[in-house]
Amino acid sequence: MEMRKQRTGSASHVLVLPLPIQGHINPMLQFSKRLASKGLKVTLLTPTSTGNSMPQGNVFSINIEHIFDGYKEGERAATADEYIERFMGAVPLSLTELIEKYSATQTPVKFIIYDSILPWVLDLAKSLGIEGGPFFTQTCAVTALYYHKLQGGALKTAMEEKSLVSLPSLPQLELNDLPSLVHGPGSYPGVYGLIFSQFSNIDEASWLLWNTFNELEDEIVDWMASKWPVKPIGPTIPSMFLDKRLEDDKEYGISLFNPNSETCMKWLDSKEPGSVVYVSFGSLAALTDDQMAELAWGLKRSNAHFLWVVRESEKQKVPANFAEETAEMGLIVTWSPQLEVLAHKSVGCFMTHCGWNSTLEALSLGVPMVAMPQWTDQPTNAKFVADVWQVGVRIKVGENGMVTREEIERCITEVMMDGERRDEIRTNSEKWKKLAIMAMDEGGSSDKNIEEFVAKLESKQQLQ
Ligand SMILES: O=c1ccn([C@@H]2O[C@H](COP(=O)(O)OP(=O)(O)O[C@H]3O[C@H](CO)[C@@H](O)[C@H](O)[C@H]3O)[C@@H](O)[C@H]2O)c(=O)[nH]1
Repeated sequence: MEMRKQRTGSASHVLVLPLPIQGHINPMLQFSKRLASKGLKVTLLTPTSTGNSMPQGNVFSINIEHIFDGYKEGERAATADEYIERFMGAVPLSLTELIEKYSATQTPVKFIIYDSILPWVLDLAKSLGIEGGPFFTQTCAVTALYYHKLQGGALKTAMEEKSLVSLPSLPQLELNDLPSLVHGPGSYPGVYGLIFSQFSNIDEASWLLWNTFNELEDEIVDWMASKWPVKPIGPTIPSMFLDKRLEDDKEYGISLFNPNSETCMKWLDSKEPGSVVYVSFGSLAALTDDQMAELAWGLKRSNAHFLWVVRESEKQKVPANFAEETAEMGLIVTWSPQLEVLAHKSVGCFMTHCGWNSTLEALSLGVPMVAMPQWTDQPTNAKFVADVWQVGVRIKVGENGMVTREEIERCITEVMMDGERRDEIRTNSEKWKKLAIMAMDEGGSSDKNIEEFVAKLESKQQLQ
């Protein structure tokens, strides 16, 4: 067990600013805890709109502080685009005030780690004499594809010709393996703008921190590192699920949703090992009514036990009689303690939208996947799950954009039922689990990068 390093009064102070969505808060919070365990003072900024769902003050060895994002405590935006607009209007000023407040203390801010889709933070930091670096919550491969999209070239040609995509250090890709926003903004112009802004000042950043690990994406990490100071520091999963060096790091600890923990765990305890399909589409995805119905009946057809997360906002899409008809087989909850669920011996398979956190969590805990991607980076993650890491199967989408109940049944059966394919997937899952733990353990590739980052910050402090 690693001892937490003693923090002195003069420890370098790092600010961390994620976008307030669960899939961005979790990895940046976890990275903050790691930095604190290595002796840095870390302040994680959480927007006022998240209200009481975020703890404040000194928690998990870091400091958590509200920052005004244009919304009163607990006030919610109507749409993502509206939120982005108001956030952009308010946060630059709130952040400047916060940095100035700290500059008059014993622990002025030395470095700002910002969500990679908020690159303007770097310009602001530099104008105040502070260095900074983006934190990427998506894979290196996905970021490389966004980069190629901006460059035009081979990706543009392949998209025009509707041919296979061949790019340096990436596997050959079909058009439906690309991140959805590469095809255009669709009805998300705000999100599209944020995604492609990631490169606006990337050459100015002194560190590019990444929630991935070298072994997982070695070729593309090397290719990206030939252009920028890329540092994989993941998987950013609570230590007790990985290297177990930080005894009190057992859960993320901040949730915008209320998990039905006891219900989930009791129900899982009552099931046979490896018999349950855990189904979750993360914090944002919204399936159509028809797709939800197909998913529901597909789960029933699979004959496996299922634990299905259907967020409150999606509940009305579940067919009316479904819960009663399947009461013997399944449990539907509005949010789960996902890591605990994935670590439970009864879970044999994770049916996922392939959000990057969910994918990395399953990979790190050795849980085989059925990949049913929806948008943004998820199709590319699904491609890697099925064909590169080979830790699951990817669902085939029909001509009309729908996934049928038969296809859902087929994929679950392939991953869960006895057979060669299941055994291959299980063996690969075990392999990646070991590699993920090694990357974060003492001397592992990500651990070394974190140590190097901390040493750089501390040495700068001494030089002054
Ligand atoms: O019942 C649940 C469901 C999810 N989670 C957690 O919530 C997070 C969800 O993150 P993720 O799997 O990445 O999905 P999204 O919430 O959809 O994340 C957004 O952000 C990710 C990181 O950029 C992207 O990869 C996704 O495509 C994007 O939708 C994970 O840590 C899960 O463990 C729970 O704790 N309980």
